[in-house]
Amino acid sequence: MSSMTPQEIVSELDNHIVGQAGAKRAVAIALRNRWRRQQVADGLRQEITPKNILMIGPTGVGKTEIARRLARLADAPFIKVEATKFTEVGYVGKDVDSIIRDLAEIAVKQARESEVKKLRMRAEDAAEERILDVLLPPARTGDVATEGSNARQIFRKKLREGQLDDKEIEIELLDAKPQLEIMGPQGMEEMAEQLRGMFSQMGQERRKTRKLKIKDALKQLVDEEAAKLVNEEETKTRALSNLEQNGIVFIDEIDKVATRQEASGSDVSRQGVQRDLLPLVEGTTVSTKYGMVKTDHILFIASGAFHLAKPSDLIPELQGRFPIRVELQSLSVEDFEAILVQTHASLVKQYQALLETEGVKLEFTPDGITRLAHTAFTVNERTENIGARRLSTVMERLLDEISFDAVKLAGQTVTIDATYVDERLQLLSQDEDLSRYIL
Ligand SMILES: Nc1ncnc2c1ncn2[C@@H]1O[C@H](COP(=O)(O)OP(=O)(O)OP(=O)(O)O)[C@@H](O)[C@H]1O
Repeated sequence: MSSMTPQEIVSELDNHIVGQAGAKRAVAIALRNRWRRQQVADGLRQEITPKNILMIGPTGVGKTEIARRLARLADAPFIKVEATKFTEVGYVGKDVDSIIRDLAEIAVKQARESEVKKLRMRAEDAAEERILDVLLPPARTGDVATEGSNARQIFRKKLREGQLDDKEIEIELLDAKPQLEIMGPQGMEEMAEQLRGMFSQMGQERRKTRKLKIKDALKQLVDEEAAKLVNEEETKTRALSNLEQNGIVFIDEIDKVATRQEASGSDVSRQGVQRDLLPLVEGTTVSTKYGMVKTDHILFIASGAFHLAKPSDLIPELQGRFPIRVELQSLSVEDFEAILVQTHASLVKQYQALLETEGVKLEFTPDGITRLAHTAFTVNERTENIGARRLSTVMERLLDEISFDAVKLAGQTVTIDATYVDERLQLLSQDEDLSRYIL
């Protein structure tokens, strides 16, 4: 559980997301409230439920990114779903409980990975021993023990120094179990889930002898040994409790299922989705293949552009469950500039790092950045506003030639200034049809 203060959380988020102060503030408070809740006495603690958040803003302005970064900060299991992917029970489509089942899968994977990380050293030692066993089969009775162990020391040293990396050995490895795909009938996902669980436990472990280079064998053995060391039951329990206390569900496009008029056809099913979502948000128990999951304390963040529908078009019960409303602003040219250069892993830094691997130094002048931001902004205005996502398509186009010719450019510095940007992008950005296809 993260004990960061709201100020610390916002300042961490600032490293990745430009602007959107209101939304950052809201999620920071929500995260801190979880920590506060843990400090409250037991009886009252159960009564305190999260204040879910509704993010309102156009596409590509950072709604998902804020939620995702928050989850990463808190080491919280996180899932993003689109409300439109679900249909009312009884219709063809996914049922909403699958959100929690998928999140359980994510939580368990996350818990297992963190466990494996902790056990890595022990797994590495065990893997090393297994390689040594192959290189120097364990001494049989009657052999001179010390001689054997001396040789083992020598080989161990060589192994650690990487001297044996390319030597091939034959080693017994666990054979990956074939994945069984079980498609359940509509509304019976739970049954299919249980069947899958049963089948995956059936059958003996199969081992297979494979010939591999030592460095590759080591990698696989470390994974195998780590998996053996992980206490599956404990990991599962911890994962589910982490999910219940810290999980975050991000529901995108909630506005697309917002309609209150009693109508026929798709409207009925849209309202049905809201009705189905309600118990999850209010707190219910969902059966997953790892066990029952209570959703009472999961934080829900819903988001949508709300161009046509309004939050007040959601069914009243759902409106009440998303008491915190935050609006995210459209991004300006200045925001685009900041996104290009100021964020931690900004696009500019990413491309510079990629090309540096080829010995090409990429330099952006301030006027180059401004022009690039302008171009992205104009294309958004002329065609479709996809927010900051436009920066990726424009950047890719801008650097297309350099990326292709990087090998030839090794040792050189390429400077991207306003003229360079104009030469590559001006024609494209001014032609609406071309922009629609290329940028
Ligand atoms: N304010 C911002 N600062 C930095 N990067 C941003 C910002 N807004 C968007 N981005 C980048 O643009 C991309 C898309 O943003 P994001 O997924 O958050 O969109 P969104 O607002 O959730 O839209 P949608 O509702 O369509 O999913 C991400 O890669 C993100 O890094």
